[in-house]
Amino acid sequence: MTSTPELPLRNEFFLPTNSEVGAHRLLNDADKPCTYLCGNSLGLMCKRSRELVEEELGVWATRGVIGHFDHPQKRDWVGLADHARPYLAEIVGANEKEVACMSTLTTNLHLMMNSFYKPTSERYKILCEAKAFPSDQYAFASQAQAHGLDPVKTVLELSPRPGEYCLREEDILKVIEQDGPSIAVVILSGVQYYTGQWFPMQSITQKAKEQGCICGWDLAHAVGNVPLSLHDWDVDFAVWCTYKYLNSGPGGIAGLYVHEKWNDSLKPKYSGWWGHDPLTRFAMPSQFSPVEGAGGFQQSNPSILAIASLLGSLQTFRKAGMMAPLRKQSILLTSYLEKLLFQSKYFVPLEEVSTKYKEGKGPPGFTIITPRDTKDRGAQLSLLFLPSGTGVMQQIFESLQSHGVIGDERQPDVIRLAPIHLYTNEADCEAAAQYLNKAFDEFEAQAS
Ligand SMILES: Cc1ncc(COP(=O)(O)O)c(C=O)c1O
Ligand SMILES: Nc1ccccc1C(=O)C[C@H](N)C(=O)O
Repeated sequence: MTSTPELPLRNEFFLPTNSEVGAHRLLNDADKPCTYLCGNSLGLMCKRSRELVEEELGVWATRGVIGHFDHPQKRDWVGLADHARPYLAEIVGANEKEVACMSTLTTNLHLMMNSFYKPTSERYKILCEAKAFPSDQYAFASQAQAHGLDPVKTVLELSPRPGEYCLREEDILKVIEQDGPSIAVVILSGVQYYTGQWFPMQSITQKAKEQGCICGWDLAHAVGNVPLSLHDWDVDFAVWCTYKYLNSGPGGIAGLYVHEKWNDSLKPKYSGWWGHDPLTRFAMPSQFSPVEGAGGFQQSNPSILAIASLLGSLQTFRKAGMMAPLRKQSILLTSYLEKLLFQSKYFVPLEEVSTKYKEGKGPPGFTIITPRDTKDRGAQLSLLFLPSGTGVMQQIFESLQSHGVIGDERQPDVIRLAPIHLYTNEADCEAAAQYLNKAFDEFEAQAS
């Protein structure tokens, strides 16, 4: 990957060391950074985030309630969420008024569904991908139930073809076309958490609109990972968390987007004082008068520490030039890791899996279920371990961890590895491939 200069931004992050993550087989390199490939689950902390959180703690310690309105760094807490909006708008491809920085992902998903999902006897289905992240599945089922509908008949799930792992664009579009008149909301994840597939968001949105459906997106794994143009694609609503690619810290504050075309006709259904016009908010009027756009959906005063942490990361994104250069770096890094994995003697091309592993038997190995085409994926590669259900994945996962390679396991058979454009380097990719091979060598030696 010699053509890619390492982004200097790695130094802007705290990289846990091998000893800190419990890499007990790397005692000689205990104080070196571990191989962190899990920013798709929890992004690392950037130095600016710690600085800003410490500043806010300082203001709280020295000013107490005064910090809401008179802040030494001009970040009055009453308006702090608005500081994040320009960055978020740019990252998701929207106008500032179309985004809000608030609450948490699943809560925002429910809020948006409450506003946009209005089932009728003809048009009532929720179209999503099969095996969506469980929180989304629970949300969709409970939304159906809240309207007195049977989730089994209401939630329509798109499954890959037999023997395949990812959805084909043509198949998704065909279902929307065929079932369009009965679909109320099309809501998929931008990037699928298990497979790492980046769905063709623009064409799905367009097809949904042609069919008169509402189109929303869960961008948990897409925001800060891949470039987005929600406004231009005519997406109705979107929700996301910020603790993955946006590095806001565990349980960080989330976001939502509502297309401005809804400003006149769609008013927040479950109002709270933070959605009220800030000019009169503290006059304590009894009548709710919402901020125009996504901001009107805010309910509570937000966590200042969570926003400060997010702002630190967003400022680091700005330093990197935002999504265009980061996406270039991401493509190079992920392709480099993929190339190294292809070179492994344990790698099995996806098309050979069904013949090589008949009836669940075959030599220990792995394949990659994430799409090969860079336009269909972000930073994540999902490695499927074979033969499935034999415990290979678990053993390899533990071995990787003992060598400081931090990915994550997703049952039943997947380990996800995500080189992150802001802080992963080539050496990380090389370490991951090297220790994966070593883990397999040891697994084989043990078995024989
Ligand atoms: C696609 C998706 N939806 C929902 C969630 C749940 O988010 P939260 O716990 O922040 O509500 C996650 C991650 O945890 C996710 O990846
Ligand atoms: N917030 C978490 C807290 C604990 C453990 C995992 C998470 C995740 O975010 C999981 C992630 N959504 C995933 O794609 O699997």
